Amino acid sequence: MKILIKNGKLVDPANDIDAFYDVLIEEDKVARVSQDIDPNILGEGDRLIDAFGKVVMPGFIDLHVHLREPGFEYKETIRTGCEAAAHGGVTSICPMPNTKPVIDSPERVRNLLERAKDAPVHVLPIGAVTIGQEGKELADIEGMQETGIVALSEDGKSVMDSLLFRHAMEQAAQYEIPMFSHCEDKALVDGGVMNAGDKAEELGLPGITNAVEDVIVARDILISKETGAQLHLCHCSTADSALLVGMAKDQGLRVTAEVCPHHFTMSDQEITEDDGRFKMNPPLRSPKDVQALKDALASGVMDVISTDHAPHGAQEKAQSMKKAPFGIVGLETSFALGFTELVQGGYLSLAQLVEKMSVNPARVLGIDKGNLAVGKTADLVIADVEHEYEIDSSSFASMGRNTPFDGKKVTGRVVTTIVDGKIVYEYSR
Ligand SMILES: NC(=O)N[C@@H](CC(=O)O)C(=O)O
Ligand SMILES: [Zn+2]
Ligand SMILES: [Zn+2]
Repeated sequence: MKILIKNGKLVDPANDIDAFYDVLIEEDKVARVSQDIDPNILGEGDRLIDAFGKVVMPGFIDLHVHLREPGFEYKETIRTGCEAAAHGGVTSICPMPNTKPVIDSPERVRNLLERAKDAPVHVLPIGAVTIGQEGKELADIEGMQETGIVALSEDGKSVMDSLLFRHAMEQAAQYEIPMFSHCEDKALVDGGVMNAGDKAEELGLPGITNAVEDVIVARDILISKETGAQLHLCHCSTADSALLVGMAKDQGLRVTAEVCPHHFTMSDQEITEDDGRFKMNPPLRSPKDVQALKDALASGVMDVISTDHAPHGAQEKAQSMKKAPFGIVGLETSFALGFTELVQGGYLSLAQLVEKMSVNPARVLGIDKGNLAVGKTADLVIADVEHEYEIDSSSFASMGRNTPFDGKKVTGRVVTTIVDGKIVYEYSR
């Protein structure tokens, strides 16, 4: 089968393209990229997409997603999570291992891959660092790598035993597998549920200081420096995280870092009430931190935008922040928030946004994606960047509706998502 995408603006920064090009897809590959491809080459069963007024980009790669299967299917299943990805223009996702059971062995990686084999988007699993994420004994890192994990992560917490973490980093270096670090000093959290500061005081809620994150960011960078392991820092939320990542890069270390849309879109000052929808880890920070993250994305210190899509049940989130679980959904709002806050906000060009959402994530993983040259896999997304609308969580494909952005006015609508040359999502008004 062929798909011809005509009249769109192709934004393919891996090939330095930002211009009007038609794209022909044959089977699962990009077959031609050229200024005017004749639709008469199409036959029965082929598809012509008129992308006039739209942008055509490599599919987004989300390095940080929580699918709740196995174990928490009432929050999300592999199917619904992958459909949410398709709705968001995300063609590959890396699910974190904090399921029940934890993805901490080759058998469990195999089981996850088996469950995901008919999923509408690519599922690239991440293996836990320690058995059961208990922080006591290293998981079978080599075995999981042979079975197909793309990274290691203890996401949900940090490996607090620094020596054990160092041993994990030695293996990460040996088997050439990136370590995705969730940075949170467990003791320093001290029962905090939102950013420490005036707002937490006003709401009478216990605070999480910036150092909770920053001390582990510093530790992990230093351990990466000594072991040579590739380190990717998850959901950076503070000004000092950005400063430390910048220092690591100045030293030429193998360190990359991600920012989530909520952390560059909303500050703790916008938390209007004690509502579980505003609760995630790390928390919404001060306006000064938000500004520092936007600047770090613009300067290139921050490499990647990932969502940390973390669905939870409606009831568990409809509680005080003291009780609700940490996490918000993100797959279906990330492109619009990135476009609205960063492109319209003047921090990034659209091509740079595509770098953060597709090209750089592929580089972190060392995979041949995020690139629409002839012969590459046809994973792509078409979006209408003129379309203004209000975010409506009731329209989400995700089972999780836990977002603080319901009703927010944004610009940028994903209209078509193609994975392996197959249309997996089309927007219908
Ligand atoms: N980010 C969150 O607030 N929650 C994540 C865990 C995590 O990413 O640390 C979850 O699994 O719910
Ligand atoms: Zn985390
Ligand atoms: Zn996470």
